[in-house]
Amino acid sequence: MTTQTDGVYDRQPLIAGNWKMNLDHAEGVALVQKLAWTLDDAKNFDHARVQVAVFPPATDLRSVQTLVAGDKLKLAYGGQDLSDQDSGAFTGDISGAFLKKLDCAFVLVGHSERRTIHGESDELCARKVAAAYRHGLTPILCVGEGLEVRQAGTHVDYTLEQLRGSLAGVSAEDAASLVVAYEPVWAIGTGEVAGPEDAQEMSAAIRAELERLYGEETARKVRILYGGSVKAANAAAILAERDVDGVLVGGASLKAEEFANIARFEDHVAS
Ligand SMILES: O=C(CO)COP(=O)(O)O
Repeated sequence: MTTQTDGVYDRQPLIAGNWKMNLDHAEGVALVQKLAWTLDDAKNFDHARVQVAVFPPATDLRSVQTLVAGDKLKLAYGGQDLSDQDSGAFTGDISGAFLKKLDCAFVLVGHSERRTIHGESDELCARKVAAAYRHGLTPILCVGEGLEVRQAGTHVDYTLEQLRGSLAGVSAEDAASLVVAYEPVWAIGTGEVAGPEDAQEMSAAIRAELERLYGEETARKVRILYGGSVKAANAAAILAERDVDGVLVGGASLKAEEFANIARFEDHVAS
């Protein structure tokens, strides 16, 4: 991340917790409460400086909304997926309109678990990104290569291809608010974390591609996150990289203390 001379970040860091299919609504409310208390107790934590967001299962969102609104918590939240359609006969799918109604700020699109388990293509992801913008949600578009691609050394080409395909039809105006999450599949839930220089290499390549697609001014505004076995112990080094503007955390976001410590990465840099 780059800071300006007055110590303000160029792009606001985003610390995002993807709960995946964990925690029912009662457990989810307890975790959000504990997370909010923990961050409040950390006297020097400034929500205006670092944005914190959680991505609970869809069945938790109404309860999270009630808690966040009722207690005026400064936490953002979003859905883990959305339909490319707005309404109709799409059993089991969730409209972006419904997420917006629950005051979601964000929605994940194209997480590798959606791409591999549910066979989501770049074309479908592009339609989901469009649906997110249609409903006033900020998409967090996930891209990243598997182990074989990484071993073949073609990870940058592969990931940029996914990026281009999943952004087909997105305007420069919309792209300015986009968030991209680089999540190498081989680092997800494996304990195997990409090195800070790997995260930087890909983030820089993604930003350069965004610049080609949308121009320099837009590319400079896009936040790029790294995801894959992020913990408090490795977050600060990854976040120190120039083009990495945040992290998308799976397992470690299920523990309030650990996730709060990731959000407080600046304290770890200082210590
Ligand atoms: O997929 C992820 C976040 O979306 C990463 O998961 P882990 O942090 O559990 O590796």
